[in-house]
Amino acid sequence: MNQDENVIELDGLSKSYSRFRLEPVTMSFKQGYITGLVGPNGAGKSTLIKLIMGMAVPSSGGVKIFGRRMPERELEIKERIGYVSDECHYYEHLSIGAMKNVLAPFYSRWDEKQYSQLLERFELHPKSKIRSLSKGMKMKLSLAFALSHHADLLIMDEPTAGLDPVFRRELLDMLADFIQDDTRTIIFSTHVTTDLDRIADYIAFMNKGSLVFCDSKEEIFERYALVKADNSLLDRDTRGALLGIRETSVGFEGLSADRKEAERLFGGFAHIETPTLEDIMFYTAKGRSGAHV
Ligand SMILES: Nc1ncnc2c1ncn2[C@@H]1O[C@H](COP(=O)(O)OP(=O)(O)OP(=O)(O)O)[C@@H](O)[C@H]1O
Repeated sequence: MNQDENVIELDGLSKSYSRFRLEPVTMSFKQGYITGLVGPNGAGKSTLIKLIMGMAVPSSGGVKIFGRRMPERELEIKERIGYVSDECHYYEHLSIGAMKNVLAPFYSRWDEKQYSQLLERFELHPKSKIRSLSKGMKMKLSLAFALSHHADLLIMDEPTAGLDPVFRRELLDMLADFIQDDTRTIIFSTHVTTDLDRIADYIAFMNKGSLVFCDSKEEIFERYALVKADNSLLDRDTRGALLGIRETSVGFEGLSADRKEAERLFGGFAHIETPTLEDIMFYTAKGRSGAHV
């Protein structure tokens, strides 16, 4: 598989729950890159990851990983995936060592030396019972398992949740190391846009059950604009050109998904800046009705 080949291909993947629908998602994840999946609470990030991992049954559509179809080729596909989640999927009554003995035989490339080094680095003891671990320690254990079988693909649901700021940064550095070998690929979900600023190449943004975009960070920052100006510039046309608006008594701030159009409309009467990922998430989630402060 060459770089720029698709490691994961989603074709109209959707899921309906009684009170939530993930609208059909068609997208691909390229080999050699880190994609961050971001969006507000309840946007559907975990649902999408569970569908990719075969942990939930899609209502429609399909998933291909490494060019092979899920769930038919699940076992051989999963051998090459390191999966990390903020939900604990291990047997709580077992010790770390006993859980490792259950998991390791599933991986032909299990690396005992690497695993021992990671346990030591994460200050985890093989004799500790899983139920006695804190949330952050469980996350570290999940990472140790995921990074000990020479996975080609890491899929992580909120891997930085429950981690202190020091380890959080260490984890991001470890992920940057992992991706150095550009045959590898990482997908992770997060609420924390600074995690993405630091390491993501691509950003997939989800809102209310839909994938809003999946583009490279550069493309996103070129396309979006944050407009700051006097309230007198707000009329039907200008409001219509903004995805989200926040008005105050002194002026407004709004997000445009088309920088050129924003420059044409607001010209020299507004400050036009490059938004942060957090701005994009905030205004897209809030919409035009916006926040009045
Ligand atoms: N098994 C399920 N049965 C019914 N509804 C579900 C189930 N799993 C998820 N949902 C619903 O799907 C919606 C999306 O949840 P999901 O966990 O995918 O969001 P998320 O973007 O990961 O959110 P967060 O950032 O809060 O973790 C929520 O409204 C949730 O209640």
